[in-house]
Amino acid sequence: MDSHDDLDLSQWTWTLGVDWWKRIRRASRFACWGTEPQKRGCCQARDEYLKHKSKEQQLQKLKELLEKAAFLRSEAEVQSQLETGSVVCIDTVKDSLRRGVWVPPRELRPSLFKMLQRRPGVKGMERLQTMKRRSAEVFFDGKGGILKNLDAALDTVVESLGRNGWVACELGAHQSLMARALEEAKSLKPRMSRGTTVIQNEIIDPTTPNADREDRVLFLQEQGLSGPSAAKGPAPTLALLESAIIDIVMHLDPRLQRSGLQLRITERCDGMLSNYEKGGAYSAHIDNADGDGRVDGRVLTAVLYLNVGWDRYAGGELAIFQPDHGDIGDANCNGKWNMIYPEAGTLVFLRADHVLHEVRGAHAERYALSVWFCGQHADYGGS
Ligand SMILES: O=C(O)CCC(=O)C(=O)O
Ligand SMILES: [Fe+2]
Repeated sequence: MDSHDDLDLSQWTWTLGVDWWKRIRRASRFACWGTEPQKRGCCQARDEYLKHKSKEQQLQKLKELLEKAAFLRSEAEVQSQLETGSVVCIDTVKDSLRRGVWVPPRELRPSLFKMLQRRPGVKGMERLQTMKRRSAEVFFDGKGGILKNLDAALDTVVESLGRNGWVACELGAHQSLMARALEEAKSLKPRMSRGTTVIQNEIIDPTTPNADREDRVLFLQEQGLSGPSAAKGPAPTLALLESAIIDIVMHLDPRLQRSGLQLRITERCDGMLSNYEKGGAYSAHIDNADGDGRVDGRVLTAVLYLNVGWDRYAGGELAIFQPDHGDIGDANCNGKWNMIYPEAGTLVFLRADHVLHEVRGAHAERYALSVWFCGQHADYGGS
């Protein structure tokens, strides 16, 4: 690399002060999935860092960067962010800390998935819609869920993601907690707004066929409903569930890296609460069919359903298409739709960049909490 390479960690540690070092080291696995101002702040600090030639100034800038990136203010705040799950990994911070030099974020290179563009055409989709539908297995249902069977469940999730691209599990949260979460979700309904479709980081005009969704959504962090203050807010249970999902994915990460998928989770998106009113649906789509326009695009979708006492005749299933043979874009593709009822506590993981799925028209109000995770496949040039 360049002259920044000779910044040595011990000096840097000394400059930051022991306390800072301890704090940052603890937070180094975790950094806020930045809001826009935070991200801008990081970029400014990085640019400043690169501009300055004196070590002292560079270190000061690096410190500023890390403060912003890791969103560090006080020990208590970091602790509470770790506990609430409002902070997650960002590789840049990790690498900077490890090496004691500023490691710039990877460029926003266009994702290779862009080339895959796996959406079937209209005719192809009509054909796929005629394929068989069957009920999906929900793992660990009636067995205490993921929470009671953590190791086995993590293995199952990774194995199923590798083999099928998706998996449904029972979370294992107490039904009274799910009932509270549902009440909170209902109370937030007036704050929800129409869901948007994003292609290559651009919001698509909601009237185009590409944006064929009828949900209303709310982003938790954006609305101040996750993170340290969430416990005193109107939706503490949703914040807790969001952090449980994030925690599970943090545990999945090393396993996903070691698995055949060789997938590394690097960021998470803000938790999204969704509501479908009676009749609402979301037509078949891949969440991230175009790489989100960047290398660390969304790779994993987690959806937790909140509907206590869901009537199975009310529709609203999540239908996931799984090819038996061929790819969804192929003219001779065959496969099955796996139907998952949106029952409270069912947690679905699917590969955001691969898996075709849809929400079937619901005849009752339907609530879900989704979190997307970004990352890189090893063969994407990620280290
Ligand atoms: O709520 C669901 O079941 C899934 C919704 C979905 O596919 C999405 O928001 O991308
Ligand atoms: Fe989706």
